[in-house]
Formats: sequence, C-alpha cells, structure tokens
Amino acid sequence: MSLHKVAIIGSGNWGSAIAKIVGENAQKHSDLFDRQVRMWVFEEQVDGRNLTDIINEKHENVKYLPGVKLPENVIAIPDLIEACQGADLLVFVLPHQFVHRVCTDLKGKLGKNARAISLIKGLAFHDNNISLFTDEIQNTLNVPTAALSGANIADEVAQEMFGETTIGSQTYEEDGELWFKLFNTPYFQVTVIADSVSVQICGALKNVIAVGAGLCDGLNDSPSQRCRYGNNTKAAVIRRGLLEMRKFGKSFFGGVRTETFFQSCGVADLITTCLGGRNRKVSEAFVNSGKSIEELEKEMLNGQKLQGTTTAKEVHEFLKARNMTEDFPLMTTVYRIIYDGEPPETIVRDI
Ligand SMILES: NC(=O)C1=CN([C@@H]2O[C@H](COP(=O)(O)OP(=O)(O)OC[C@H]3O[C@@H](n4cnc5c(N)ncnc54)[C@H](O)[C@@H]3O)[C@@H](O)[C@H]2O)C=CC1
Ligand SMILES: O=C(CO)COP(=O)(O)O
Repeated sequence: MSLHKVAIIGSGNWGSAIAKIVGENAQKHSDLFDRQVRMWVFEEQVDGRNLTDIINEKHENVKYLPGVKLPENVIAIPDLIEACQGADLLVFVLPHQFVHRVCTDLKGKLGKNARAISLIKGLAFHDNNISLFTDEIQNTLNVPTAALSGANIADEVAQEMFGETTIGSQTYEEDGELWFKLFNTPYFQVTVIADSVSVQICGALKNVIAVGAGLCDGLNDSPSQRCRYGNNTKAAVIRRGLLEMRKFGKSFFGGVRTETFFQSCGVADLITTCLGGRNRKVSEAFVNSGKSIEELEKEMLNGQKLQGTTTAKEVHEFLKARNMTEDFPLMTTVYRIIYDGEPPETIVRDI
C-alpha cells in the first residue's frame, strides 16, 4: 500500500497549530503517511521577507503562531497547486471567506483517490443560500469530505494543553480511522462520529453566539457601568445560543442529531469560544471603543480573521430572505447590534 500524502490548505493561527499535530503524526505513523507534509501559505511579506521562506528556515509561523516550533517535515509552499500535487489527504483550514476561491483554483487539479477534511468554521453563502463546506468542497472538487471541529483555541492546542475535538464523517467506516490517526494525540483527543452536518453547524454558529457573549463582557467592563450584566447573563446567552444553533440545524439541514451538540464540537466549543476566543475579545472591545469591527479586527488580530460577525450577517440575510429572523432572536439581535447600530444592551432583550 502506498503512503498517504497530506497537504494542508491554510496556515493561519489554527492552520499552523494543526500543521504541528499533522507533522508529528505523519512521523509517528510512518506506515500510513508520507513523512513530508506540505502546507499552502497565502504568501505575504513579513519584515521584508517571504513568510514561506521564514517558515521553512525557522520552522515557525512567526506571524500567525509565534513562539511555536513546527516539525521540520512541514514544508511551506506559496503555490496552491504545487502544495496539493500528489496529495491524497487534503486538510482545508482557511477563514471561510476564502474557501470558494481556493476550491475554484483547485478544480480539476486533484488525483482521483483524494479525500478531504474541512476544519473551517463558517457556512458557505451564495445568493442568500447557505450550505456546508463539506458539500462545497465535495461538489467542486469531487472528493469525499469530512469535518473536524471542537473546543480548540489554537494557541492552547499548540501549547499542548489538553483538549478534545470531533470529526464528523458520513463515510467514517472507510476513513474514520485514517483521520483519527492523522489528528489524534494524547493532548488532542479525537472522537469520530457519523454526523458531519451538525459538527459544521455547531462550528459556524457558535461564533455568532460568542459575539453575543463578548458584547455582554463589554457591557460588564463599561466604565459608566451603564448596564449590569454578569456571568449569569453570559450563561443565559450561551444556553439560548445553543438552542438556536440546534433549531437552525434542524430547520434547514437534514441529519442533524441532538447528541452531537454534546460533543466537543457543540457545547464545549461554544463555552471555550465564549470565554477565550477572538470573536468574544473583539466584540467586547466593540462595546466601549466606538470603533467598527473591521477597525478592531485590524488593530487587535494582526491579520487573523474574525468569523462570527460575517457569519452573523450571512445567517441574517439567509433568514431575512425566508421571513424567519424573529424565529432566531439572539442571532438576529447580534446582527442588529453589529451592523444596524442597535445598542449592545439589547443583547438580552428578545431572548
Ligand atoms: N484560530 C483558532 O483558534 C481556530 C480557528 N478555527 C477555524 O479555522 C479556520 C482558519 O482559521 P485560522 O487558521 O485561525 O486563520 P486566521 O484567522 O489566522 O486567518 C489568517 C489566515 O488567512 C490567510 N489569508 C489572508 N488573506 C487570504 C486570502 N485572500 N486567501 C487565502 N488566505 C488568506 C492568511 O494568510 C492567514 O493564513 C477558520 O474558519 C476558523 O474559525 C477553528 C478552530 C480554532
Ligand atoms: O474556534 C475556536 C475555538 O474552538 C476559536 O474561536 P475564535 O475564532 O473566536 O477565536
């Protein structure tokens, strides 16, 4: 049996953290995986040098995951097609707004035995319609596609702090063990389930709820103490958010299972993102800074991308086109505060 060749498509904060795990596991399971793991990097200049050159020399993504060594068998490549050449396992780990373009560029360029896994947290949005990235990748590239999502703040995973994740694969009997071996470590424990739909619904929508949680924190920090919201308020947002996530999944997608919401991809990811994620952090700053989300993203994230605010907008447009915004009051309120100038205090008004 020939060895599986892995390509990682993306090299941001999570992309780099996962490259560390995949690189280590490719070495550990040398009976299964080719030693070399290629990582596609959207090329940019850092201190006047190509980021790919810096990564290949220092074995560190100094911009998106500074201070963490990547295994030497992870090779940064600026050309997407070259990075994926000959690979039969494709790991998609990009901010969701870039996936469509990348899939279009890869169309017709993959081998016939390739399969993919999506680590993207977001939903594909075209013409007021929403779909899953596993479907977008599968339909564009004609490769079976699984999904991985969990309570996985990248910096913590990169520092080998214990956590769990969920892989959803509709073809898990065929590929579940392979994906497990590529990602599982003693500190990053993988559970494989058959429900890739809910895995992705959870990963996308918890980011919208985390924006709501960040707004609560911002009100709590407010110098004028303009509102008395505390941990109980944030817990209410989390609980109501979880219910809306499940309702959204069950209303618009087939095969959504309630028990998946109790996996790492569900309640655990919702909690960790509402406590320690970037969506929470930037939304907290939004309340008292008077700055737009775009300004804060640039100032606070050094090129990393927020997913929750764009997803809130996409979900809102999808719901509006179906006259259903009032059926999802929390997600609708998050949208109105971020984009329509509603006061942040309204975050709990309609829930
Ligand atoms: N960072 C985290 O803690 C976690 C992130 N995720 C999810 O993983 C996905 C990827 O996130 P990160 O790796 O953290 O990315 P990130 O937030 O660090 O985004 C920066 C990345 O986007 C790339 N980029 C910028 N412009 C681009 C373009 N036009 N085309 C293609 N790429 C471009 C940059 O080169 C860089 O690699 C997201 O959906 C995110 O929600 C999932 C779990 C944890
Ligand atoms: O998905 C994440 C943790 O599982 C990271 O969330 P943020 O994008 O809000 O940092």
